[in-house]
Amino acid sequence: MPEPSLRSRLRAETRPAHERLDASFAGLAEGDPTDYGLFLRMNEACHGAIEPLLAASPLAAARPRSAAGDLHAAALADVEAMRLRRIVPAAFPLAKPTLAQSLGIAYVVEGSKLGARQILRRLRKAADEETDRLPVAFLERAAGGADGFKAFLEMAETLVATRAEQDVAVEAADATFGYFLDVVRRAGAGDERGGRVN
Ligand SMILES: C=CC1=C(C)/C(=C/C2=NC(=C\c3[nH]c(/C=C4\NC(=O)C(C)=C4C=C)c(C)c3CCC(=O)O)/C(CCC(=O)O)=C2C)NC1=O
Repeated sequence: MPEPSLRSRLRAETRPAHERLDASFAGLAEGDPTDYGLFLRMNEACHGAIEPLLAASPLAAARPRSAAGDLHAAALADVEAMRLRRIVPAAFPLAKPTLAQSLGIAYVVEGSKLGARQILRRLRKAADEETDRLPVAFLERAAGGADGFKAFLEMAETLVATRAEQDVAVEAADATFGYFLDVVRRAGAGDERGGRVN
């Protein structure tokens, strides 16, 4: 039996966490402003925590162009445009990720760009008065990087040579999904208005 690829393991073994996260945003593609605001706040908080950590990781040296890009700035611009309250996240669980851990974290960030591309397409299709008012700096920036997913995965396969390193990468990816979920939970009960400041 050939060894399963890193990609197939990442996808299969993070599926439960990915589905839980997805289920937190049932109305997102229809442009529900509460779900959309939560999505932006989650991304602002998570990318704010993850980008500096990946930039300082061994992955930044292996791949000069940052794997994460500057999604944080775009998410922050949208959160401010909607006058939403920022979520104060916990510390990211992997403070100094190894190369294999960095690849697992970056898998979630890079894959989320595919999600962003899909959400942006559906918002544009919905194109009504409500969705037309939503700020889309984050979605546009993220969707613009979606084509890099395949190249990222190919690079990741070459950098993760052993089954044990695969285990480490998969665990880090799952922890990253867990972090996004934790941030969503922190956004909080009793926050039905999507965290609007006023
Ligand atoms: C939150 C709602 C939420 C939505 C609305 C959502 C939608 C989609 N995510 C997709 C793919 C992936 N998404 C992620 C991670 C996150 N996606 C995100 O949007 C956030 C926020 C993520 C991580 C935090 C990853 C690692 C993959 C690659 C999986 C693989 O290895 O194939 C696709 C497929 C798109 C296509 O194939 O063109 C769709 C439609 N996913 C969500 O969690």
